Amino acid sequence: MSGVFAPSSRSRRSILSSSSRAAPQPSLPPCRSTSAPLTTSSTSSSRAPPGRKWHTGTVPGLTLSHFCEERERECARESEGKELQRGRRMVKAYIIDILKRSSGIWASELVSNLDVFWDNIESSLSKSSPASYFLPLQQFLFTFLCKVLAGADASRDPKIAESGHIMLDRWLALQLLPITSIGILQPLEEIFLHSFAYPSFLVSGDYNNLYNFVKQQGKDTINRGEIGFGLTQEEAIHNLLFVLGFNSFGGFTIFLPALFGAIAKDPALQEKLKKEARENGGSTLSFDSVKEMPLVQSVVYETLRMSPPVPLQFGRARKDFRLTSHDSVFDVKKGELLCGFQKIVMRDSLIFDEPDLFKPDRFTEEKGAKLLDYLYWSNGPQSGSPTLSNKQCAGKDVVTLTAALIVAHLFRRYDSITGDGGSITALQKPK
Ligand code: HEM
Repeated sequence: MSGVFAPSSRSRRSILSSSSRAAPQPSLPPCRSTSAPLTTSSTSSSRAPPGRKWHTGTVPGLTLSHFCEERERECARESEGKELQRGRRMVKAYIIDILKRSSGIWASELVSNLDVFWDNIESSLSKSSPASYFLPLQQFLFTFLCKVLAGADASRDPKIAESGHIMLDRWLALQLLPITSIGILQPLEEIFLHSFAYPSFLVSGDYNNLYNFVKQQGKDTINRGEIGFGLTQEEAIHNLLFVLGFNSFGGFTIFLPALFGAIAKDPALQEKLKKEARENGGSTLSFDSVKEMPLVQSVVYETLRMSPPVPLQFGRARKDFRLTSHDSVFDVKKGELLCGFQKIVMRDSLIFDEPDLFKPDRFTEEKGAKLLDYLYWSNGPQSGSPTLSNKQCAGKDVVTLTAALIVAHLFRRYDSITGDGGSITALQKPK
């Protein structure tokens, strides 16, 4: 967590979970093998921030040997933390490499899989209306993401082609259930659903099927993880599956219905999107095409602002730093836990006019471009870049470009869409 949130005073209570007003703790002394009672030196007060005092005197019940043990434990935690950090960076570098390598096929794979998706919806609509698009959308996402991220063709494994997305759903549900609010009678939900982690054997069959599929069909991508990034085969497969299933499949499964819902309810907006998508971007859709479609992009950004798919982030401060908001400065101490809640941050009335209103063109033109500094859905500003030393989503650009391409493709194929965030009642083809 690197201070990516600059909350307004209105929102700061929900952003910072540990107050800077908490009494500072004495720093740990170097290890010494003595059991003399622990006293914190008054000289350390010279290191206290202005206006603050360190505690002085004996800390009840603690001796230096207690403190040495605690220091050793902290050293162990720190070295374990460093090891984890190294691993995290390695995996992020691997994922960024995958995204670079797949950029050549991303748009064409997207378009061809979208055609299959819309053909399915049309066929469902011809039988009955409304047509729920949740499962066809997931099937499309699964096939598409396997190809562009793992280089794996789902159609080569009939069981996976048919139900790979359902296997992912079950695997995700088991991980998310302990933290998902489903609104049944409290305290039953807390007691029976949120009090323990579910045993992994419940989904190990699904996980193993997906694991073996990626191992068989994604050999080149796995090799790249082993040779280029020093991962073991198991680490490469597991992390690839995690990014594919949790980050990408899970993220788009939440985001795209919100995007379709926002568009479907506004016929006037659809007219404008149709015009822009057909008049710009050349005959074949690519990432460059959507860069010529500012309204399409703005609608994508506005959906992410109003309905961020992953609204909560937690992080522990790696060092002391100051976090500033519009009118306050907070001292954050190393080790403190911070929580960022995007739904408040991205509705800051000092930044966004009428923050609770969905304004499709909010992010267009020069004024709109400046607002990208405050669009945080990816755990960092939309104007920033994911790197190995920050925690911003590695898929930040590919997510918004993919969503914009989906909108452009929709309005090249149809004149209008009627429905909501869960189902489609009509698709009007150009006459
Ligand atoms: C709509 C889709 C997506 C959403 C909403 C989303 C959102 C996020 C968010 C909020 C985080 C920060 C999580 C945290 O630290 O608490 C994150 C991290 C990450 N995302 Fe995404 N993501 C999406 C798609 C993708 C895609 C397509 C990829 C890559 C193929 C990806 C790769 C990653 C990685 C590797 C991280 C970890 C970054 C780090 O810890 O440094 N995400 N994502």
